[in-house]
Amino acid sequence: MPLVAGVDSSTQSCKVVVRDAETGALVRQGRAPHPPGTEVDPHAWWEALRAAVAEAGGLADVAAVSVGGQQHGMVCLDASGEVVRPALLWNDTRSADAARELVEEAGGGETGRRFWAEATGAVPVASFTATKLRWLARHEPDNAGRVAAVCLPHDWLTWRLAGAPGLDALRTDRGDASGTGYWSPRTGEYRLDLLERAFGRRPKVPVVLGPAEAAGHLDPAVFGDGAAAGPVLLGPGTGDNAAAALGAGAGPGDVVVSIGTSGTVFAVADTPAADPSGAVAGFADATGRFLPLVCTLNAARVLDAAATLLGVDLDRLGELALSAPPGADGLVLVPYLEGERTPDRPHATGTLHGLTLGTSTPAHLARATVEGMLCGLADGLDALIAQGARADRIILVGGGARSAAVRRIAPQVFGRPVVVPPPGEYVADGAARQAAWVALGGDTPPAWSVGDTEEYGDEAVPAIRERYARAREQVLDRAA
Ligand SMILES: Nc1ncnc2c1ncn2[C@@H]1O[C@H](COP(=O)(O)OP(=O)(O)O)[C@@H](O)[C@H]1O
Ligand SMILES: O=C(CO)[C@@H](O)[C@H](O)COP(=O)(O)O
Repeated sequence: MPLVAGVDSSTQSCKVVVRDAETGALVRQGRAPHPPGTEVDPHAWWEALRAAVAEAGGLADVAAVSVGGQQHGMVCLDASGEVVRPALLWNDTRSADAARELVEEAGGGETGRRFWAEATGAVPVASFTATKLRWLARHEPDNAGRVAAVCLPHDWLTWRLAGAPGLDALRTDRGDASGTGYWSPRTGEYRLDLLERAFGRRPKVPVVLGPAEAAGHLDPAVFGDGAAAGPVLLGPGTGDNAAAALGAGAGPGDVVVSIGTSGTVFAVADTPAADPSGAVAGFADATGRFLPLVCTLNAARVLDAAATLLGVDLDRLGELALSAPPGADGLVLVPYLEGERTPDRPHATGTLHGLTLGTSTPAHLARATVEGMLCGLADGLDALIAQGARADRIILVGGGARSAAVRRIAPQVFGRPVVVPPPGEYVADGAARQAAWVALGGDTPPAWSVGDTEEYGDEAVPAIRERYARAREQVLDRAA
């Protein structure tokens, strides 16, 4: 019974699962928190990974390990392999002007957006690595001058697991490469000309591996026990959304809605997407196919913020939300607490509309919070369907899917039923499934069962989205 491990190094925490490679049965798991903020020293992820691996009982008995990680984060290394500055994460909006510049320089407006969508599958927004590199070149020229290689969070962690064996050993996969802004999912090639356009020159970038291609071996010295039963293969890893698709077993006709720090709506597709509106990012997936995806910056943490505001825990927030009527008697929260990426409003703030004496209750605010967060994702679902996604089945995952209120209210907002797999760590599971694929070989990942899903099918309440659509046009930007 070979074992494999999967890592989810996401925004808020690192999770590790150890599973049976053939059946997928869960054997052990661990987790450790990440620091807050949108700029993080990658060494903190490394320490969290080590702590989560230790809690999961170590890796000495596994055949392979893969890392799924938050997408887009800019990890810059100098010639000796040291980190140049803290990583700028996917939800750091300081490069919004850089994103705008890159579109302008490509002809601006529809022309500029179409250029990027066709060249890289996606129109640049502040999340993408290319825009962060432009920001670095403009604002920190000394740091920019020291950059010898640029990679993503999961690439860096995989490289560290290999013992950090020199910059030429950096590896990535199609899924994560597709979120950089300088790799084309359509051709499967880097666009180093676009990297140079963004940054002014061409630092080293990781080699892009195929879906089940090994990135090397775990350095036995990394965990200090040197006691591995045999060489531990390193999988290519991938971005956390591509890993979640693999973990949740998403197939043709499925749309996954993930409610974590980010809210994402994505589908596995056979052809690459190129949406010049910028709503849908035409990423690649972890199986050799494609992953058209919409991402919002405001998801589970909007629930956290409302719970803090009301002085309750998340369970109580959910109870309060379910105790108010659908539509919250007209109270609408536009949840742009971190600015927003889709729609592209990096400087926007959240807004509460429809306050009356009657709606000024904790229950109404809780309901408006859940509905507002879900409305942003419902707009994403529309955009994905407009790009050709089938949406026969909507699968709800991520930390926010643990909320009964989110599960019950989602069909009312989405206008369709949702299926919810058992609570779990689907990014780490997807990474583990990829590791099993690398260890066992074959043309497709091993067939693991997700377990029994629950279906939620409350009737649609169109008025929720109609009122939200008016409210979301009336928000203030952050005070200067
Ligand atoms: N019972 C719950 N009800 C509502 N939200 C929950 C619950 N448990 C966890 N969460 C949410 O899950 C979020 C973390 O989700 P997760 O998918 O692990 O995030 P990430 O992968 O971005 O680090 C937290 O912000 C928290 O709000
Ligand atoms: O930027 C994106 C997708 O394009 C985000 O989905 C990040 O990949 C972070 O994910 P979580 O930590 O929220 O899972």
